[in-house]
Amino acid sequence: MSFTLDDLAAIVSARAGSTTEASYTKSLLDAGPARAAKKLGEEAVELVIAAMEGEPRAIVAESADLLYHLVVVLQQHGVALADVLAELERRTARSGHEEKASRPA
Ligand SMILES: N=c1c2ncn([C@@H]3O[C@H](COP(=O)(O)OP(=O)(O)OP(=O)(O)O)[C@@H](O)[C@H]3O)c2ncn1[C@@H]1O[C@H](COP(=O)(O)O)[C@@H](O)[C@H]1O
Repeated sequence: MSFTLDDLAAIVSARAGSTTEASYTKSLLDAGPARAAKKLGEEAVELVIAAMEGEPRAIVAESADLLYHLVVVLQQHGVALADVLAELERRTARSGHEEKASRPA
């Protein structure tokens, strides 16, 4: 499995500029920031419910919905996924966990 959030962000970015294909992503972006933010909130609540019920398959499905809608909201506001990851990296460095968090080469 090699699909990454970067791959998803690239697809969402391409859909944002698309004028030809029928696309849920495009329609969500065109509906404006409030619509995408509301969907993100709904997906977060659905993940909370799945987590409270403790059903792993539902948690996977709702996590996927949440990550997708997060990427859409980032795209809508021109925020790069790399900036979010850089923020996480800064926090990791600050907490002194950079060695544990570093991946093998
Ligand atoms: N990962 C996703 C993804 N996850 C969820 N969804 C869509 O998110 C929508 C909302 O999900 P809900 O369960 O809330 O459904 P709903 O209640 O009927 O939706 P609403 O009426 O509330 O909007 C559904 O239409 C799902 O298909 C996604 N749509 C697209 N992607 C990715 O985006 C790419 C481009 O998709 P299109 O923009 O459709 O071409 C796809 O190849 C995927 O990689």
